[in-house]
Amino acid sequence: MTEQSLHNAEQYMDELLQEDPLLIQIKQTIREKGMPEVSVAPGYGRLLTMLVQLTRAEQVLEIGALGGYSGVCLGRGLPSTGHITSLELQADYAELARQHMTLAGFGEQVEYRIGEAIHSLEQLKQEGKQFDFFFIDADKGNYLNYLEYAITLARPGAIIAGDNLLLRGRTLNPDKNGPAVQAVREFNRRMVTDPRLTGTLLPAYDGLALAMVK
Ligand SMILES: C[S@@+](CC[C@H](N)C(=O)[O-])C[C@H]1O[C@@H](n2cnc3c(N)ncnc32)[C@H](O)[C@@H]1O
Repeated sequence: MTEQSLHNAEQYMDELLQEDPLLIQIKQTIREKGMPEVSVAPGYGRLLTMLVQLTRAEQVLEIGALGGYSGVCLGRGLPSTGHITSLELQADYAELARQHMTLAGFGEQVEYRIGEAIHSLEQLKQEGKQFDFFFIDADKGNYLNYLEYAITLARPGAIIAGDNLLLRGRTLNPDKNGPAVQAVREFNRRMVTDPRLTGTLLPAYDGLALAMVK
């Protein structure tokens, strides 16, 4: 497919998927506040909801909250007893995400840990926490570290999803070799070859890596 036809396919899917008013509002608030417009793609948001529901996940760990778009998608797949731990560097982003999670009815089911995700992950490990579902969507240079922590914190059968594995084409471009690109290439390789995982890569939008922990 050409770049134009890929764009058309995504536009077609987005029109069919029809984001609901809350998801539209989240994106609008992010825009109005001048925050980065990098919420998960609508089709993958829907996939997150499906996967959480399908796997009957109870404990979800999100790395990178932004304005709560993916948080709402994850929450929609959870049972009322389920819980999301969300790691976010910026306190104001986490606060906005919390507001949106509250509007969605998940305010009591989410906990935000502010600061470098790597520190929060070490803390979660020390606390002996375990999770059924991971959504990795923060600074790309740390993706390998996040993957190792996810495997350590995973219950058997847990799902790990990692967003933006194509880095808007940089992953495929041999002239691009910065630290984030190299980290994501190695992350992708491990997601599909690490013997502790069964994984695959979905190339739509900016790419989503998916793996199950054996
Ligand atoms: C792509 S956005 C997350 C989008 C969100 N998952 C969604 O789909 O709605 C990445 C987020 O990761 C956060 N972030 C970046 N570096 C981080 C770090 N070192 N530790 C924790 N969060 C970080 C950013 O502040 C930003 O909110």
